[in-house]
Amino acid sequence: MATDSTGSAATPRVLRQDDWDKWYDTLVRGFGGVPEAAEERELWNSLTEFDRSLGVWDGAECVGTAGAFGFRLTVPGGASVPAAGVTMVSVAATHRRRGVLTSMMRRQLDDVRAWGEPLAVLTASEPAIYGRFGYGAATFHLNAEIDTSRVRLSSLPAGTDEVRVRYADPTEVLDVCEAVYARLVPSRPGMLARQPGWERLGVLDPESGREGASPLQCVLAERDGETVGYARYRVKPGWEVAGPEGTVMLKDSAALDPAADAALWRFLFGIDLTSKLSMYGRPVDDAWQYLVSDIRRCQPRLRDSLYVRPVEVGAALQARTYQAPVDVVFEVEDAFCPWNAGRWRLSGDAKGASCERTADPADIALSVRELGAVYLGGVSLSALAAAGRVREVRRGAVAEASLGFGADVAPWLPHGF
Ligand SMILES: CC(=O)SCCNC(=O)CCNC(=O)[C@H](O)C(C)(C)COP(=O)(O)OP(=O)(O)OC[C@H]1O[C@@H](n2cnc3c(N)ncnc32)[C@H](O)[C@@H]1OP(=O)(O)O
Repeated sequence: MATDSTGSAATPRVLRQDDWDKWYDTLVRGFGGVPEAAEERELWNSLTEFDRSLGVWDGAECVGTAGAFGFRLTVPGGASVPAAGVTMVSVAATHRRRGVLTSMMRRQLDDVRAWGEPLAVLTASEPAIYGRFGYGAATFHLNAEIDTSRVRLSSLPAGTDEVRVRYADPTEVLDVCEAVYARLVPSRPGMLARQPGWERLGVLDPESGREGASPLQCVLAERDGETVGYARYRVKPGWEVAGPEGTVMLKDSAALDPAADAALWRFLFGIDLTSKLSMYGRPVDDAWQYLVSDIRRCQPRLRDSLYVRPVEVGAALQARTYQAPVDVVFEVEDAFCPWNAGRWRLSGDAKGASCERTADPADIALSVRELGAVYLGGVSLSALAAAGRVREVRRGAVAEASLGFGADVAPWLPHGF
């Protein structure tokens, strides 16, 4: 139970406009206390959804913060599903481990349910925090540091030479880049339909965030005058005894087809005076991996990215489709949101699904956290069963369901929040 300094219960309450500065200062201090640049702070202020944000107060002092953006998330099959994007979570170090986070998670998940949103999602500062609240790691992303002095791109797709790459001012071409991004959103589970204002995150470029590199640069990929891709990056020059060793630091890129994508990679691999291309937060099936001469010298590394929490199990499971027919009864354990606990029959295929309560015997037993982990198709039910985290009750049920839950495109969260 959260308590204030007098020992009485401290209840999360909805954020008011004039709370924001104190509330946000608590959050910044919770993350170490390094002040953000004015433009960054201003952006997060403008994106804060006040009536979906919570604070815990000890007298006049803010000791707990949590928000929940109103996102729409692409799920397997392409539907855009309401999802609460849990964010800005912190508890003052003076009040830690007294249940303040737990009280905020309690209130927040009750609210999300009342708002009718079947999913809650987040990225975690530490993976150990959110499992107890029913969040499972559902997507992973790829980081890499490519030695572009040694690694070559080969077998580029037909049409790569027809794509023109040209410099553009990142802010001036923001709308064109957003249009490319928006066309990609339905095609990959985990992507977020960017609401107005969120496009500014892509060009946020405070000097404090550059780590000695250049301001943000942007190139557009064009074919027949149409924009078919973009890349935004910085260059960090490096001058070593043996010669120039600059680094291209990719922020993001997107392309509508393989040739446009390859043209952008060829550009990024070939910038003069650089010998390294570093990238963070790419899809695990990013195409460049299949074009390089030496994947080992690219140093690919995986990291957990989006955590998914089914808030309404039935609504969540029937919002997506299944790439192979599935007809299984899940016995779901959910101590934190008991309205989900019990047996659910999921019947679905590539066209649609239904998920209803049932009294039929269970085929598969698992907790809501595992259901969240497999929800976007990036983690397999079979793998969790092999780890002992999913229990097969009816022989063959895990293999059948695992196939159906899979996705032919790796799910991916395009940016943090
Ligand atoms: C979506 C996001 O915004 S992610 C950002 C999360 N915020 C941060 O990392 C900022 C720095 N950390 C903090 O502000 C706090 O330590 C928080 C928010 C992580 C935890 O807040 P607290 O109020 O201390 O958590 P609370 O007391 O409710 O703990 C609940 C349980 O989680 C456990 N727990 C809390 N934090 C952690 C952690 N970092 N690692 C592992 N376990 C944790 C507690 O031990 C407790 O376990 P128990 O029920 O078995 O006793």
